[in-house]
Amino acid sequence: MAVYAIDHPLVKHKVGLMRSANLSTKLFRELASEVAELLTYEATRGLELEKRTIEGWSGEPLLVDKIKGKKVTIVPILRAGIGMMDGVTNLIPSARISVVGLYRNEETLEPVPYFEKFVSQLDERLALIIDPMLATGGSVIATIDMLKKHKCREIKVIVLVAAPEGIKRVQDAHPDVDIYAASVDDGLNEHGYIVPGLGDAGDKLFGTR
Ligand SMILES: O=P(O)(O)OC[C@H]1O[C@H](OP(=O)(O)OP(=O)(O)O)[C@H](O)[C@@H]1O
Ligand SMILES: O=c1cc[nH]c(=O)[nH]1
Ligand SMILES: [Mg+2]
Repeated sequence: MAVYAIDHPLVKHKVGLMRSANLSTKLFRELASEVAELLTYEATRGLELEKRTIEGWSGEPLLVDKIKGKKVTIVPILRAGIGMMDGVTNLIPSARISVVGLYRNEETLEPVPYFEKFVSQLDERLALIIDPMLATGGSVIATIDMLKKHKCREIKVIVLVAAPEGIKRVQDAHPDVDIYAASVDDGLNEHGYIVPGLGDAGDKLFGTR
């Protein structure tokens, strides 16, 4: 497994903007989606291509590249994962959506599951889990556990900001899963929040602050 901290200037710039204390809900949402789109570009780099022949503009047959019939499911973790959906579906419009509902118990920091709805044929699909924050890693681990229980074998995780301790936990529990992050931050504070982080991403995206 690998951790890809995406150091593209556009990603770094946009994550920097997201860290501001006085950002509107509108801007936070727009940036979450834009960064998710850029991360998806990186996370799909390994998709296999095949050749097919089309009629080119001149009327001559032309050999072009085509993505090899890969089935994909995007897996937003409620709530905050929804804030990355538009960016990901902009690049993979035909992907099916599986939804996992988890919230973090504020005392124990353990994930509490409350919803799951998976698409069919998970054994044939690449699953892209999306959530802005990978803090202790508990929510991502629980989601990977659910996907594997449904026979999903190819899983990648796309997050905006990750804490090193959460990354380690996910790596230890699921060494076969790659993680794509716009930033790997310093660590967790005493409340389990990522520092410097983004604050409470769910609240910022949904305006429940
Ligand atoms: O890595 P972890 O320690 O599990 O923490 C990260 C989780 O916490 C946040 O969700 P939250 O529980 O606040 O739910 P919300 O998206 O509904 O706000 C965040 O969006 C992740 O899902
Ligand atoms: O820093 C964090 C940790 C968990 N959930 C968030 O929204 N932010
Ligand atoms: Mg939240």
